[in-house]
Amino acid sequence: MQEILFLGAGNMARALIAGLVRQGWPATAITVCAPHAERREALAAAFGVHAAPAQARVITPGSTVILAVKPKSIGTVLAAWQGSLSQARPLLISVAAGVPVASLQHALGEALPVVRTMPNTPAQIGAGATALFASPEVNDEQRQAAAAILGAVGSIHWLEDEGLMDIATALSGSGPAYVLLFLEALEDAAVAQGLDRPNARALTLQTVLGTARMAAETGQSPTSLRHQVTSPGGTTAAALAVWEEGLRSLAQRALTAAAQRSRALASTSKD
Ligand SMILES: NC(=O)C1=CN([C@@H]2O[C@H](COP(=O)(O)OP(=O)(O)OC[C@H]3O[C@@H](n4cnc5c(N)ncnc54)[C@H](O)[C@@H]3O)[C@@H](O)[C@H]2O)C=CC1
Ligand SMILES: O=C(O)[C@@H]1CCC=N1
Repeated sequence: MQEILFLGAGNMARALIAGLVRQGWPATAITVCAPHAERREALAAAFGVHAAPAQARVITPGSTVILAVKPKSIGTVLAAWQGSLSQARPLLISVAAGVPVASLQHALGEALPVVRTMPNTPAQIGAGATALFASPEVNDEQRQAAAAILGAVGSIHWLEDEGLMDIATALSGSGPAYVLLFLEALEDAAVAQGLDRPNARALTLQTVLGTARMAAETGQSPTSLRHQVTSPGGTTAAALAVWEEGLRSLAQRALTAAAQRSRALASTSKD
């Protein structure tokens, strides 16, 4: 199994490591490097991976480096690792929102092979969704390596146009937060109308889970499945009339705002 070096020990590194180890990736083939001892040691304790202070490790040729720091930290981190990266020429997988391949290669001072990705946090239970874009320097073997790593923690979706990464980020990278906000809003609305919190949470969760599974497993379109729930003049129609007052335009505005922010994050990585 190939060696993976994570630069960064935050939420996304944790989700990917949890997912990889859960899916059987050997923990001893994974190392986490980050300046905050508490965070990297917590990952070592939770998953059995190696932890090391930033730059304490040399990069092994043939390994994969996963860049999992905030866009604004990228310049500093890549500058610090430039020597070892240039020597070992590993496959670099970036999970940073908004940061184009060209900016990463500019910060590296050379065109190393880069796979820019946008995973999401359900990766921690093997249910992630990741959009990927490969720079021209990435060979077939490296493409397969990236697919094996991200594919171990969920579904993978290659994009041929890097410009589409911003909308993929807005959809699936940030998407879990939208679904969670929806869960919160439904649960709170039921509680406000008298249902107890444990039942409200359990009914909400199973409704969203069951519906997503039904859509995935039947292969029927969301529109067709929705019509099956909606009796003319019934309860669903009454609620849908309210949702239709704003949900679709809110979805447009929310994804536009996230994609714009993704584009803007590119400039913070140059600070
Ligand atoms: N949280 C999410 O749902 C997703 C996040 N991402 C991307 O993942 C990246 C990380 O995000 P989060 O994990 O949420 O942030 P976070 O703030 O939880 O983690 C950032 C980590 O970077 C580390 N770090 C800072 N300076 C460093 C250095 N010099 N060397 C090594 N490590 C250093 C810190 O230890 C920290 O643990 C971001 O670029 C974000 O756009 C992508 C997809 C989803
Ligand atoms: O909020 C963010 O910027 C990151 C990228 C996608 C999900 N979280």
